[in-house]
Amino acid sequence: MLELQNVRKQFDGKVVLDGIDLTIADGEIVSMLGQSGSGKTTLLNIILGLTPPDSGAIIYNGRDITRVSMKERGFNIVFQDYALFPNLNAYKNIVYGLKNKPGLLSPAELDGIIDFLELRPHLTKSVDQLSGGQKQRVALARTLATKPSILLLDEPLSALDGVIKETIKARIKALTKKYNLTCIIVTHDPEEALTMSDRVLIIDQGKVSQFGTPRQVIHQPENSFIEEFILRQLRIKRDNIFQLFEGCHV
Ligand SMILES: Nc1ncnc2c1ncn2[C@@H]1O[C@H](COP(=O)(O)OP(=O)(O)OP(=O)(O)O)[C@@H](O)[C@H]1O
Repeated sequence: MLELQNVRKQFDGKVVLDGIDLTIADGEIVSMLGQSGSGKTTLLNIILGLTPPDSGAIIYNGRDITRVSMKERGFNIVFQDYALFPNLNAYKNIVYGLKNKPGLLSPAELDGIIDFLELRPHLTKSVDQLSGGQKQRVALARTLATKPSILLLDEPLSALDGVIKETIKARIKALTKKYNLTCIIVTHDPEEALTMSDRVLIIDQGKVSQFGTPRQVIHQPENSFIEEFILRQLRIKRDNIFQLFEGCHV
C-alpha cells in the first residue's frame, strides 16, 4: 500500500502541491487527472523519487520512503515520449534495464512479458521501424522487465489513436491484474481516466478535488470543478457525436 501524507511542493515560491493526502492499495489502477499545470507530473515525480517534496511523507508498505532514492524505491515509469534508445533494436531496448541486474528476471519471465505484449514479431526491428503502439508496448515491456513494485505511466495514450488506444488500455488493465501491479497514470483526458481506472484522483491547483471511483465521480461530483471540468467535457463530447446524426435518417 502506498500512502501520501500532507505532501507539499513549491517551485520558485509558487505552491504546486498543497497538502496531498491519499492511499493507494496494491494492484489498484489510479489515474491522476487535472488540467495543464495542476501539478500531476510533479506528484508523479515525487512518488517516483525524482523530485523531493518540501514536506509531508510517502509511506510504502509501512516504511517511510520520503528520503529513499529513486533506485531503492523500486518503482518505475514509462515516459510520455517512451524514451526508447534509437540505436538499439526493440529487444535490446527491452532488456536494457537488466544489464547490471543479472538474475533479476528469468528467461521464462522475459518470454512471458514479450508474449503478453505480443512483441515477438517485432524484436529485431529498429525503433524507427516500430509503429506508435509498438513503441508504447516496447517501452512498457522494458519497464516491466525491471519488475517495478509500482508502475507509473505518464500520459500513456496521448500519442495513440482509435483502436490502438483501446488495445493498449485493455492491456494495461490486464497486466495490472496478471502481475497484481499497482499502476498510477497521469492523464488530462477525463474519458481515459474514467474508463481505465479503479479510482480517479482529480487535482485542481495543487489540491485533491475528489478521489473516488469513476461511478462516484460521475454520479456524486463533490464540487463545481468536477461538474465544470470533467462532466461538462464529457457531455460536450457526447453531444458532438449525437449532433452528427441529427436529421440523419439511417
Ligand atoms: N522544475 C520546475 N521548476 C519550476 N517550476 C516547475 C518545475 N516543474 C513544474 N513546475 C511548475 O509547476 C506547475 C505544475 O507543473 P506540472 O508539470 O506538475 O503540471 P501538470 O499538471 O503535469 O501539467 P501538464 O498536464 O501541462 O503536463 C506548473 O506551473 C509548472 O510550471
